[in-house]
Amino acid sequence: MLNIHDLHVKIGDKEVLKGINLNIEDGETFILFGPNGSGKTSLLMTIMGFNGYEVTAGQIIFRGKDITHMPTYERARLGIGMSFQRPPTIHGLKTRDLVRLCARDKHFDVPGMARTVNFESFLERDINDGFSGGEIKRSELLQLMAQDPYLVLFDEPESGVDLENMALVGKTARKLLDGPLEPSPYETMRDRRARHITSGLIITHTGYILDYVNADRGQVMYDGRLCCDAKPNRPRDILDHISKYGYKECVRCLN
Ligand SMILES: Nc1ncnc2c1ncn2[C@@H]1O[C@H](COP(=O)(O)OP(=O)(O)OP(=O)(O)O)[C@@H](O)[C@H]1O
Repeated sequence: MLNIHDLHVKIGDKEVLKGINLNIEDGETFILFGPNGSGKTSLLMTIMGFNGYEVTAGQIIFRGKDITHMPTYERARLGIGMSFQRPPTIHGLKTRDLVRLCARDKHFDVPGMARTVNFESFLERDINDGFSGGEIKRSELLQLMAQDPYLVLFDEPESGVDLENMALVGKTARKLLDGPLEPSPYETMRDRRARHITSGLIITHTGYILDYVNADRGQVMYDGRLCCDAKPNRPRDILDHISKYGYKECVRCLN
């Protein structure tokens, strides 16, 4: 799904990513940990192709296509979607209209899907205008459901979300990644995931999202580099390790 080779990125004069190598397989959910300012958001913003993130070396391949220098709208069209940590307010653009834009020419039952994330009463409001932390996340999830991307980038899905909303955010994220959850006597979890090839790249500090999604692998970003590639690199184990020993311990793997 996603192959990143030796990616170096600058913001202005500052090198924020210093040789990232990362492969995410079809249907795989990858978790990114790391201290504040280590470059996690920069990686997601670079994959999405936002201005200000200058790729000075390396390559990003998505579903076999080199997207390293492709504009953001083309990446979205190819099937990359992102939920932001702090998305901007857009005055003059109603939530309903943005959700329709995300769905492009597909039929998408906007009110019906909004109901699944308790968001029907927000559809006529301008995007993120006065939304609370939890409302922003639900709005982002609704846009992602409409887009239905192959690769979903989640930047701290827990941020600003209370525990009740966390369950809703977590279950919806899982549905986006694994497909509808209706149990079927004919299909195992493994079969369903093989059929539903959506992949995820999720940044988390707290790890709450791990209670909901099926996280396959993880790594730690430290000072613009990926490290702590211990095997097996199970996200839960990495989180426990960070809680016990701190991020600095991860740097040992770089030496
Ligand atoms: N627009 C910008 N101008 C200058 N420096 C920037 C800009 N955006 C990010 N940076 C710097 O890039 C580095 C990486 O930031 P980034 O947001 O990617 O970190 P992060 O790991 O996502 O942090 P956090 O966990 O706090 O969200 C930081 O030192 C940050 O100050």
